[in-house]
Amino acid sequence: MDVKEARGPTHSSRCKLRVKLTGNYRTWQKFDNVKPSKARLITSHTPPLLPYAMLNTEPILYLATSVFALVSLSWARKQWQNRKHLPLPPGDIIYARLLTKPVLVINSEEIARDLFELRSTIYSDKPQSIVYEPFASDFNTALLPYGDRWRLHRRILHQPFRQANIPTYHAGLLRTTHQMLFSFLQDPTNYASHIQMFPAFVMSIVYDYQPKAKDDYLLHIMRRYLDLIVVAVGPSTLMILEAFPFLLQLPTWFPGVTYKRASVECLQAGHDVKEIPFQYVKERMSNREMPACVVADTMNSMNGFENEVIEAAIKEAACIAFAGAHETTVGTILVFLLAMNFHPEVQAKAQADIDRVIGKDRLPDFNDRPALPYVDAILRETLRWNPVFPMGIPHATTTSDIYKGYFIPKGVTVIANTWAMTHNEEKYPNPDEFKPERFIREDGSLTSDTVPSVFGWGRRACVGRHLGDAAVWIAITSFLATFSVHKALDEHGEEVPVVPKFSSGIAIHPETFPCRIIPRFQDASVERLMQLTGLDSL
Ligand code: HEM
Repeated sequence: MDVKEARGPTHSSRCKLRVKLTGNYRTWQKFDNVKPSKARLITSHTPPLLPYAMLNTEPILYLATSVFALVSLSWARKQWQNRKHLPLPPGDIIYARLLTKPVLVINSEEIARDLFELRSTIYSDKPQSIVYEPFASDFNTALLPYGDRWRLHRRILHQPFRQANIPTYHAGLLRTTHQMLFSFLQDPTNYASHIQMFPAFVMSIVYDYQPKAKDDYLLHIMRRYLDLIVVAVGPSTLMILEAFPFLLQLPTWFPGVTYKRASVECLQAGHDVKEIPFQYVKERMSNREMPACVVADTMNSMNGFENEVIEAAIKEAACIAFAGAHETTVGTILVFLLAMNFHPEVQAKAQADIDRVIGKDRLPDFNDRPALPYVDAILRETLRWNPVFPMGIPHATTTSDIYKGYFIPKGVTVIANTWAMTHNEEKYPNPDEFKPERFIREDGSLTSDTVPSVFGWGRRACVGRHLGDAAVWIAITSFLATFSVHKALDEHGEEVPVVPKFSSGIAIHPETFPCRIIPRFQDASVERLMQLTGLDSL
């Protein structure tokens, strides 16, 4: 990656422009550090010369003025067209080139807010890639270009996942969380695969479908799609295929073209993930079973039965909701476990709070949240310490822009460097340390910092953030109430040191690490957990 830190504006590079403005009464205006609004105003609002000429009876003066105005205008236009000569932004913005692709990396929350939120019409697009279609990623909401198809997806997802609607999912979230607790009790060493089951709660929200604890057919289809694309659409494959697109044209029998075979599998899995769970709901609807889920509600409210475009968007958005929830909730819970493994004092403090507020005779529920600020601080610190998307999901510009005098080209990939923002030393001193206290005020209440940057920016910010927040909160609070995680012990009873390793890719999570998950509820028996959760053993 050829990274150039761009220089700040120099006197000579500033655009100095003298342009005649509108009307009979004309003034000369000079402007430095051209602002796009002003520049556009001048090029597009300068009126035609004829009305001015008609007012002016002196032909020579008219001719001279016209020639001068034309020259000025053409120079102004040239400057506007040659804006690439303006300097690229320094410091908090880095301009880089990824092979042939220009990339702008934003390291500051303030600039991210200025661009993604205050100029959202320019910064809400997503970079497109020729590999999306062959790897069944062309229907992923998070990658769709800023346009009607994305708007339709967003409309479908916004309604069910808006903050006010989240309490309707509390019961399902509690059930899935309690099932996970049973799995931890019965088979603690396989903790990572139990956490992988947790996003099953989305299946019930989206398809009114309760996956079986083991070998569930629909869950297998969803997970297979994710597993395939995560491996196939890795950054290295993406870069190589984009640089040498002819590689995609090679036949599958050609030696070494594993990506072609991966593409065939991805396309099949992409078809299945859209169609099979959707048809499950549709069949139930045609049997007049009235499933209560996002797909059925949207089909009814948007008249999806009569419109192919809407039906396709519902299929796509539904399975992408599962995909969006899967990597993120699993990753965040794994980061939490890793943090608790390293910081027994944080775990003990949170457990003391939970015991004081909830006692030992019941499990946490969502009503307990306001009384447990320290647990919320742990959740925020988990999201901050190792964000699931350390570099967000890239955006792109729809038009060129000038920000604080710096030129930002059209079509450039714009990366919000979440890692830099959540590890900003000024905002989070000793950022590599896991310290939930940074979110707690002196009076014990939570600060106003909810670490929103981890959920992305502007119009493309995560549509499932309120659900994700509720899901991870109940998962970690229930875990802390019933279990503790400790370092694993070797045959001599010595603690096994953990060296954290993370998966690679756009979304990252800790790889499985050795640990002991020990029940801390009375009796530590399946029967007692049945009493506490109200569930049958699985
Ligand atoms: C801890 C949990 C989660 C985190 C940290 C997270 C993070 C993110 C981030 C960083 C983005 C990219 C935003 C951008 O482009 O600026 C995103 C987009 C998205 N997320 Fe999440 N997410 C979480 C949970 C969920 C859940 C539960 C769902 C499903 C209901 C979901 C569905 C989506 C979708 C559909 C998008 C694409 C939005 C768009 O491009 O318009 N996410 N998420």
